[in-house]
Amino acid sequence: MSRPGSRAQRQSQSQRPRDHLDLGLVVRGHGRHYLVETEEGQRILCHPRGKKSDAVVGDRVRWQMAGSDEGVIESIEPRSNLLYRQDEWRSKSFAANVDQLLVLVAVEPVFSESLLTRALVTAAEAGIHARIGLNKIDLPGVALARERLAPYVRMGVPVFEWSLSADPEAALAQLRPWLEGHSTLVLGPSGTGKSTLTNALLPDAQAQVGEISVALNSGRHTTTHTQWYWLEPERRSGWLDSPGFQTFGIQHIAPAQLASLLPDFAAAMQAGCRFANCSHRHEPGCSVRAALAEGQIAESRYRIYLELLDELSRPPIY
Ligand SMILES: Nc1nc2c(ncn2[C@@H]2O[C@H](COP(=O)(O)OP(=O)(O)OP(=O)(O)O)[C@@H](O)[C@H]2O)c(=O)[nH]1
Ligand SMILES: [Zn+2]
Repeated sequence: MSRPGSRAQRQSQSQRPRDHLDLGLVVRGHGRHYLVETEEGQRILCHPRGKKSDAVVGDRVRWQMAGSDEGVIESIEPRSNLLYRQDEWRSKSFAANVDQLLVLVAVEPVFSESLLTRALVTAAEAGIHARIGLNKIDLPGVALARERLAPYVRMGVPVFEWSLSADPEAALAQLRPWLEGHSTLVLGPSGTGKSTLTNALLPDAQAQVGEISVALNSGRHTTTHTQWYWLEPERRSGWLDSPGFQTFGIQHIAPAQLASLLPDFAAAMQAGCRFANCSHRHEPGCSVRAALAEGQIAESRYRIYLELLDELSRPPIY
């Protein structure tokens, strides 16, 4: 039998039609290096065929061996969604085919409602189910944190609450049934307890990261990269950790679409604004501003809406 990368096998594989190439899952990317997991669970270092490397973690790709121990990605399967991250300058895709999003916040450090809203808007636009996890409920600021989350609870975003340091088992008991069988992206600002949570769910997480960094030769810069973990050996539930996460990129959302992605705004808009293209900024007969005046839309939410609307209305900086 020939080895996977032998000339004979390479030739026969290159003649195979695209549908017969192996299907793999991108579990980590680093520049033009990708770690692709085969259907049998083996992980192979792959490179994209062309100059462009568009694959991201979560992508299903068609690939074949192209050497004794490396592979080449021939194409990316159609995605159910694609998520972007954003720094000061640009938006860049970083994960695909995510089923659900866990936004982890904590009593301390005090979380940014603006970042929370951006995450929820992104999820709504991508058709991803989102939940909030409030950690560190053992700390005295918990009442204030709950108050800040109240508008989100009212608009139907489910909120988990736990203390990972005081009772990690209670946290896992809440979380595990929701994670079962899905791919979940966890997002949280630094210091909220994301590493603590990943380590509670996956006691060997650090070892997995180390192994993968060696395979990709990605050195110590591992913390800025999205990583796919399986929560169980049977590989049913995916856990996508994206450390060093600043903020979601929302530039692909049209300004006119924004309000409909905010559940409290969408509910208010049912009453009907006088103008069909109402921006909910200053127009008369605006049902959103009526809901704001009546306290059905929180002032913080309206302020964030205006900020995001301004951002989406500005031409992008290149
Ligand atoms: N009081 C309290 N502290 C916690 C809890 N969970 C985690 N911490 C502490 O919060 C700090 C931050 O936790 P990490 O898990 O490192 O947070 P992170 O979100 O991964 O932060 P980065 O590594 O900076 O991205 C650590 O000192 C934890 O011990 C909790 O439930 N209650
Ligand atoms: Zn309006």
